[in-house]
Amino acid sequence: MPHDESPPVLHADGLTKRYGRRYALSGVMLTVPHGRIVGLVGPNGAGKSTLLQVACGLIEPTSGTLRVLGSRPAAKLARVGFVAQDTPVYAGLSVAEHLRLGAKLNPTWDAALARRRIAQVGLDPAQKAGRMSGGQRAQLALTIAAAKRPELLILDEPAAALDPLARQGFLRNLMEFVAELGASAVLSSHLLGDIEQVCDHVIVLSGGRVQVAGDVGPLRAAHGKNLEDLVLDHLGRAER
Ligand SMILES: Nc1ncnc2c1ncn2[C@@H]1O[C@H](COP(=O)(O)OP(=O)(O)OP(=O)(O)O)[C@@H](O)[C@H]1O
Repeated sequence: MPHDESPPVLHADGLTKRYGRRYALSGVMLTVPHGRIVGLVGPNGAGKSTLLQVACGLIEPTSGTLRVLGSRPAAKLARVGFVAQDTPVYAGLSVAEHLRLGAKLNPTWDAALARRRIAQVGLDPAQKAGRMSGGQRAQLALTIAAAKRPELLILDEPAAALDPLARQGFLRNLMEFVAELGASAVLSSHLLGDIEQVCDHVIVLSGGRVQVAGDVGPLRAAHGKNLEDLVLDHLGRAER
């Protein structure tokens, strides 16, 4: 369980990622305290997926550093659960087979948590992932990531494929889950309403740079605006 002396969940110092001449991230400075549900927002191409992929150790920065739970990302993979943008699951495997595979691959696997959650969200253990809806696949991917009992859950547009009702359920579930795990979570989304509903910390990225970042309560109080107006304001400013 994290305590007050825990290192920041994410700490970026001059984090830069360049593809050819294009900067996906440019000198990002960032500190995210533990225990937060963090919303990462910004327009298409802002660098959100790139930041999350660096955090998961999938890609290396061009320069600068990103510390995850106080260490280099690759050192903390067992303590980080990642759900990539397309909620990757194996089409030919059933729900139960996914859980068996997860148990084999992850030393910290919590089989009881996985089974309970599968029942809670109404997934049939015998059903193959290839025959499930986008929303059901998202729920399965989240369950697999969470059953590792990670300290940090990273989700790249986790609810994008879901209809509004399914999204509500998914986000409510995510909040309960993060609380139960005593974890932190970072999720990217284009849906500011979703971010407002579940996140207590926000990072606004645009053009590979952080436009504004911080706990939602103090940001709202300082700007006298709701989160949506605040984000749109900063994005508008970044474009000018
Ligand atoms: N593998 C790659 N090769 C070349 N350029 C890339 C690569 N990945 C990302 N980029 C570029 O880096 C920039 C940031 O992309 P990224 O996917 O991080 O944005 P994003 O904020 O996640 O966008 P979206 O909301 O559309 O998913 C974009 O200009 C993109 O074209």
